[in-house]
Amino acid sequence: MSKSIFIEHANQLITLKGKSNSPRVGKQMSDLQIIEDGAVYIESGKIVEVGKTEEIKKKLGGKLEGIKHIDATGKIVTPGFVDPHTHLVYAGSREEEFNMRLNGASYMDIMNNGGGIHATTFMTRNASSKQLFNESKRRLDQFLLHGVTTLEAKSGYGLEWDSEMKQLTVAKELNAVHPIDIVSTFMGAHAVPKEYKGCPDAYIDLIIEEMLPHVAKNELAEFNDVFCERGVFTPEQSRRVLEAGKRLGLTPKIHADEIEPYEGAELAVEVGAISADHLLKISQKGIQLMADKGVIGVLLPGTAFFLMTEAADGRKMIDQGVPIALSTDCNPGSSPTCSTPLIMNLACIHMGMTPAEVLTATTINAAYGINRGNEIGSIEIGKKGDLAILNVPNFMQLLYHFGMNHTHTVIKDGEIVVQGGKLCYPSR
Ligand SMILES: N=CN[C@@H](CCC(=O)O)C(=O)O
Ligand SMILES: [Zn+2]
Repeated sequence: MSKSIFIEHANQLITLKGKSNSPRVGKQMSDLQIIEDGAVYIESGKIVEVGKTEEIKKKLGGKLEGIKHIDATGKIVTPGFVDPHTHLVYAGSREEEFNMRLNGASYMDIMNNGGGIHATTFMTRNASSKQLFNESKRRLDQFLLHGVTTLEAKSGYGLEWDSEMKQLTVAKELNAVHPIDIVSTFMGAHAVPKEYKGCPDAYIDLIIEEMLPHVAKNELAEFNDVFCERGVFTPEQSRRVLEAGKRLGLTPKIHADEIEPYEGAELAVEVGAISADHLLKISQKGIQLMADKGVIGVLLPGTAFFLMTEAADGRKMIDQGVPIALSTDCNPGSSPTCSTPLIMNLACIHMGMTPAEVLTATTINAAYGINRGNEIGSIEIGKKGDLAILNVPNFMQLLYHFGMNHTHTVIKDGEIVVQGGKLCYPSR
């Protein structure tokens, strides 16, 4: 078990301490609960004390002798970042498609001509588990270097029994050896595989009758996601998949209203999804329903940026009471990045979110987006010792100096895993 750590003299300790056990909405998203000259004491992987440095030192006295001290003078300390929407486990890359899009091709045209998700499916099906593990581990290391300590990872590049299970098994293996905690989502309904072209309902039957029961029985995932989009899966087909998963104990998530308005947000509310993600084309009714039911909107500004489309209206959704989280959407087609700080910056510039809202959306609200709001996402007594120490004197500078990685130290479960901007976790 990890030893004790005392972090002291943080210029700003961004605690995000909450007043309730629910995601932050509206003005609550701007309340970071900052402690100046802050300190955190971690023991056995958990946060034990949080407060002003002198007060904590006085309280703990001799207990602090001989333990690891980290001087955070001139830096800020935040909860480890949480990414609630990634397609972490895949093989290969799609830089030629980027070039095609720069020359005018659309994302959906490329997909309908056998590229896009189908191209990655081809490469993922043909990759060995070892190759998938190694390629995905490199991305996980990048996430860790950018301050991420927990992320969600979806399947959805197998689109057949063996390859979907291969992706989920690799995610499980990575979770066992890598410092980042991985929370798995089954997304067999990411695209209609080419073998089922023209008969998507037969593929939905396969998902419902064979894949979902196996995933649930073997505890390979806790969430179930679907790409509800015109030309992919209809709201009716999406509903069938999400309801079937629910009966087996898998919590619904949904890729909703990304390219066209398609009543995805409305479906998310109807099936009781924990989140609806993308939402570039959400309807006013969808916003209202999500706000009323507290369904988390996971917004992905890197995807809009990379696809060169207008980003989701985060400002409007926050103002109307939707709890908002942010994510990289890390995937090889529409957002090939592991940089949470870049996503934060894009959310300010393209979604009208403030730096404080962005911090809430990448920590506590992101944690609620994967049902971990009681364990991570804020610096509070009893939560996991997951922290990022960033080399900026105040949180505004984190967003102001854009395109840079300010992550200096990362602490996961009370252990230092990144130091001086370099990985230092022991290999398991
Ligand atoms: N929109 C659907 N799925 C992914 C993209 C997958 C891909 O292009 O490979 C997303 O969330 O952006
Ligand atoms: Zn996605």
